[in-house]
Amino acid sequence: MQDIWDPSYSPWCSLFKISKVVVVGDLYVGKTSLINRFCKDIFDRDYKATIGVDFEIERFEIAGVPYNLQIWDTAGQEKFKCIASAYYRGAEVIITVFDLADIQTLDHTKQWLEDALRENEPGSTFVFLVGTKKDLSDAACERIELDAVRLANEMQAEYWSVSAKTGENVKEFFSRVAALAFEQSMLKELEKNIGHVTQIGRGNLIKLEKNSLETPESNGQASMSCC
Ligand SMILES: Nc1nc2c(ncn2[C@@H]2O[C@H](COP(=O)(O)OP(=O)(O)OP(=O)(O)O)[C@@H](O)[C@H]2O)c(=O)[nH]1
Repeated sequence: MQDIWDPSYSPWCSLFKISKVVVVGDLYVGKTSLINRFCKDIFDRDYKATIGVDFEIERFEIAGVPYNLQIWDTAGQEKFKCIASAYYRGAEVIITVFDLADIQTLDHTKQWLEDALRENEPGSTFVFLVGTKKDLSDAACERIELDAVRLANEMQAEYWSVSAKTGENVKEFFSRVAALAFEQSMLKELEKNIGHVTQIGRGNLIKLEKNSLETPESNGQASMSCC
């Protein structure tokens, strides 16, 4: 039995049925809130710092095959960084988060990404740059967004802006994350079995519909269909 809290644990051993997602960024940018909005459909206006790391597992079903995203929430506080960084390894997706109302947090994303990439094989991860607190958006935020789009290009990351408070773009964002991660897992599995596979898409193979936000009874289940 694998110990999920063992930092050396890599979900690759479960074939493509689970993908590891690591969320990094400065303290207070809204990492926990983003995850909580997606996984539990809740928003808490009070700040509770993450101590070290935490994770959520979000279940999906793709053509009858169970598929999970294991989403790691890491602490932004400097004093917890060495604990959190032990969990960067084996990530298929790295989500670098900044606060749209705080340019400094955008400036720091390069360093967060560098630290997370160092623990992973080159070219093995999808990278996202995510601006949070879109609901607080004003003219200054729009200027920051221009810088963010430029930076995302440099990082070879996909850029998204979201609000955990209103839920804007949150479901769409994680649907994109799941689609890319699942597609990547399938490719890896095919490569392993038949030796060589060329690129067959960039997240456009899978259309994902998540229904857990509407029905608490669904226990985080969502469905995907291949197209
Ligand atoms: N208005 C608004 N506030 C938000 C949003 N997302 C998060 N917040 C608030 O920002 C504060 C920090 O959010 P957290 O999610 O705890 O931040 P974090 O990045 O996880 O912080 P650490 O755990 O210390 O790394 C909290 O008071 C949240 O309520 C948002 O989309 N809009």
